[in-house]
Amino acid sequence: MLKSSNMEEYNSSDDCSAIEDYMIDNYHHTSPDIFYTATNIPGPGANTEDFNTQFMGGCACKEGRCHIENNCPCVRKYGVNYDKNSRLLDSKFNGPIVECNSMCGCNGRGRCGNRVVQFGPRGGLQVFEASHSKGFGLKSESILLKGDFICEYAGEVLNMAEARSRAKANVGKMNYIFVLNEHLSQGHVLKTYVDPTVIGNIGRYINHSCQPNAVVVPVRTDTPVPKLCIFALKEIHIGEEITFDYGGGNSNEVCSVQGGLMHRKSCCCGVEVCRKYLPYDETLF
Ligand SMILES: C[S@@+](CC[C@H](N)C(=O)[O-])C[C@H]1O[C@@H](n2cnc3c(N)ncnc32)[C@H](O)[C@@H]1O
Repeated sequence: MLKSSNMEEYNSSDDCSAIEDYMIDNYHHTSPDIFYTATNIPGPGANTEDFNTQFMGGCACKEGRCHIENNCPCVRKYGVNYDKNSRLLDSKFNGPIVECNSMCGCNGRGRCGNRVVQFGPRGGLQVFEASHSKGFGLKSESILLKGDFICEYAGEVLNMAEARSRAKANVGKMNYIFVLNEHLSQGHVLKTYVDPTVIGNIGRYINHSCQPNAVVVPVRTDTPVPKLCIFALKEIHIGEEITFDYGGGNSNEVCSVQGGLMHRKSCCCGVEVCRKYLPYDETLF
């Protein structure tokens, strides 16, 4: 249903940082009403400065894997994120993660152990018609192992007012808006609203399950704007539907906007421990 490349479509935003220059994303939408973006772009109300600000300086590592044993300053500051096969470490499933960036000396695929999500989604992802009236879903034509990066959940970044207005206007329809809640010190919560309803990437097709096989982890590369990155929580077989918990599961860091309390949507994930309703973020209603 998806495939083939059309890079012009993806590089349409001048606001995306230099790091996306070598991101490869060969997917596109079949519906002419939906526009593809490989990564988050500023939407109404977003702080555009955040998209043009460098999150941190770079390391001077010229080669090697930017691992702790190589004394990479990025890794020293934010910890080791991935194993030697670029799989997310168990200790990092709750995030947040910071990868090396375009200011670092270790530029380039395969030369740095601290870069994964910035190279784009995994190949072989397929949109298909999911069961139980869930609409479309996403599956993979190759086996995925625990910690494998699947894709970003990318779209327009909104402020709260715009997210709220869109969520309210959308009650009763499929909802794509996600709220990332990052818990900072002193009880502060940093909220990021991502809406791939009209401008989004391949991640927008992933359905919810109360017993998911994938999880969303916030990752920063060049800018302070977090990417909602989806990683395999366990082995995912060929053709098995990829799902994550819209309520964030254990980490409780993401939540989708599903209809508000009065219009809660029934969950059709079909697992024994199903919570019967899709999770939702009450702050938007
Ligand atoms: C982010 S979209 C997922 C992709 C969507 N299925 C599509 O066809 O484009 C979220 C919407 O999918 C549907 N959905 C996702 N998971 C579901 C589930 N477990 N049970 C019922 N509907 C689900 C709901 O309508 C929800 O608002």
